[in-house]
Formats: sequence, structure tokens, C-alpha cells
Amino acid sequence: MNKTVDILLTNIGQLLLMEKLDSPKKGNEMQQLSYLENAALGITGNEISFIGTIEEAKEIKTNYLIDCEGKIVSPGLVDPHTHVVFGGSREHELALKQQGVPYLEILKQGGGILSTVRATREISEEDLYKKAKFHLDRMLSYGITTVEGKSGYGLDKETELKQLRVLKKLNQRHEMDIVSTFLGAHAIPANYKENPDAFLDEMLAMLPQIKEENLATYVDIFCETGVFTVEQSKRFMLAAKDAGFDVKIHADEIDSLGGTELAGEVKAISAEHLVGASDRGIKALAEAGTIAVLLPGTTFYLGKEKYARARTMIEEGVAVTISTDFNPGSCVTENIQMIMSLAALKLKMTPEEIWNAVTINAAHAIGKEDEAGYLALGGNADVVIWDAPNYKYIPYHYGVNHANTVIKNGKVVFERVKRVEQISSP
Ligand SMILES: N=CN[C@@H](CCC(=O)O)C(=O)O
Ligand SMILES: [Zn+2]
Repeated sequence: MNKTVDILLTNIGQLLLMEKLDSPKKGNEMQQLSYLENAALGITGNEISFIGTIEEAKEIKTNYLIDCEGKIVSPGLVDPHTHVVFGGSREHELALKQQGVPYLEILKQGGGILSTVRATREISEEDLYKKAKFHLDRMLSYGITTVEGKSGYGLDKETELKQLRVLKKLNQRHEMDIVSTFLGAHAIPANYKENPDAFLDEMLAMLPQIKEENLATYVDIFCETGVFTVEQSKRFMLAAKDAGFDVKIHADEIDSLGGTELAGEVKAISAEHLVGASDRGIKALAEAGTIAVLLPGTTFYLGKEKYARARTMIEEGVAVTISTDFNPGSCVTENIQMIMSLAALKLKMTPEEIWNAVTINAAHAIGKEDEAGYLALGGNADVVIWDAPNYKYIPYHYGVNHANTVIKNGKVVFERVKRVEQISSP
């Protein structure tokens, strides 16, 4: 063999090999995780051009050799649910939370999401861009190379479009691949308090323009007490489907209203949160092939005891993924590795299920399965070198950043200034 590659990663302890699949992993399939030990990986342009053993790699020429020091290498992670574009911040709500004021009560009093709406209306498009870029840079440093981002802090045409334009520009200019979701139905603005249906009509009227300008792939709605009912959500989702969009739903996050059943009924691509999902709802997701996007960081941050029933979902054959839900109110972290730990501790997911959740299943939840969430010959070179000796180590050692080097489309986009020396017994 006389091969040359642009970048060669050698001395890899465990190289996670995820295949490109036509559908997400469900049930027992989520337990399957293949890896190659003592491996090497070559990158040419933006593609993976070699996968083999360290021995085989000795024949390969390169100008850019990375010694992975026996650590693990995985595909870039995919975060399928974020609210990354927003104005302001809500640290003042922490004290309210400590006093026991519930999340939906803060919203009812005009705070919460509505407080971020005010800040997002006020901020200029340029500053909104800079602010979102800051958070995306941080996500990249945690090993996320593909992300979904939602609007929903405008609740009026001008600001919703401003958020979606920021996401589009970031997708064009930032290293991160971004999938946009229109979440105009995120809360009821004060001027529509008495007439939420008219507000939904106003948001639906935006869909042709959003389609025309290619501003979003998905349409989402927050189905919750004090926000939109199941009936309103159904009408909204069906209308969005008629307008040519795949749909998502924030369902049964705080109260069990039946949004999970609705997600199955309308064949949503994914249903999010699902903390209060009923048995019937879980079965409906399995039958419809709707992906469950679980957000344990939100349950943690809202100080709740009850987490989504990931084990039941997996047993019932639902494809499960997890996400940061990064947003300024209910989950203020870009650290998906922390979410992997919460998935282990609170959702009782196994390390294998967690790795499938943050790669292949997450990619399917945002329609990126052809480009992201797998690691195979000929695939996109989105790769992370971790400061960890094996894949089980990352959910285990929580709260810190284990990503050492992040490669996106064949380019090193993040590298720790000081490489952490991997000691044999960490
Ligand atoms: N629950 C609705 N939306 C977000 C929170 C938004 C906010 O509090 O700003 C979520 O997914 O958790
Ligand atoms: Zn959300």
C-alpha cells in the first residue's frame, strides 16, 4: 500500500465505528456499538479515506500526524434540540426557582420565555449573530459538530425571521452544520392572550415565506398547560405539514396533556421532552417511528424528581436520542457530555445507548443521517479525539470537557491548548 492522506490519526485506543443507516436504532439495536481497538484513521479532503490498524497505517504517508495516545475517537456529536439564538439571559430567575416558583408560573407572570422574547426583539441582528456564535463555538469545543437550532423568541414576524436569518447565516459561515426549526408557536404573546388561535394563524401565515427563503426545515410547537392545547397543536402541526414541513413537538414536558400521542398520530419526525408521556403515547411513538428526543438536563435544571421513561421507550421499540436543549431558561448548558452523564444516571441508559443517541439517532431526528452521526469510509470527516481511555469513561466522569481535538469536514476546528496527558489509570 502506498497511500497518502491529509491527516492521519494513529494510536487510537478505541475507534467508534458507526454505520450509516436508513433508520435510527430502536430497542435492542441501541445496545449495539462497534469499535476497533489499536486503530488508525485517515482523512483526505473532507472525507474519511482510511480506517485500519496502527500496523496498517505505518504504510501511509501524511504531513499531519496526530498521535491519539491510546485515547478514544468518535464521530462528531449531533445535538438535535437547542434554542441557541436568543437575546439577554435569565439569571434573575434562579432566585425565583429557589423560592419554589414553578417554571410555568414564571411564564404566566410574563417572565420566562416571554422575558427572553423582549430581549430578542430588542437586540440587533448583528449582536444576535455574535451571541449565538459564541454559544456555537462553545458547543463545538464540547465535540458537537452538527446542531439543530430553533426560533421562538420573537413571537412576531419580524423577530422570528431575524432569528431564522441568524441561523441561516451561521450555517453558511460557521464550521458547525445547523438545521433550523421554526418555533413561532413557543408561547402566547401578551397581545394574543385571549386569542391564541389567531396567533397560531399569524405564525402559520409565515410558512410560505419561510419555505421560499429556505429559512427552516422543521416546524415545532410547545404543547403545554398555559401555552398551546393538544387540539391547537394538532391543527397547527397538520397545517405545517400541508405547507410542506416535517413537524416536531415539545410534548408532555411539565404536565401530561397527551402531546406524545399527538406526535405519533400526526407522524412527527420527533417528539421532545416526554417526561409525562403515557404508556399509550410511548406506543404511539413506536408505531409511528417518531424519534423521542429526551432532555434530562432540563429536568435536572428545573429541579424535578421525575425523568422521562427512557427504559420503557427503548423496551417498546422507540428510537431515543438525547440533547442539551440549550436555552436561557430551562437548561443553560452547551455541555452535551454532561447530558450524557445525566442520561446514564437519571434515564438509566447504557453507555452504548447513549453513544447511539448522540450520533446516529440524533442525526436522524434532524434529517442529517446522510452527513452526520456515523463514522465510516467515504463518510464526512467529522471526528472527535477525546481525552478518555474508552467510550464508557465519558458519561462516567461528569461535568468536565473531555474533547481534545474536534475535526469538522476534515479541518481541525478545536484543539486544546494544552493536551491533557492520559495516565494509565485515570
Ligand atoms: N419548554 C419550552 N421551551 C424550552 C425552554 C425555553 C425557555 O425557557 O426559554 C425548552 O425546550 O425547555
Ligand atoms: Zn426546547
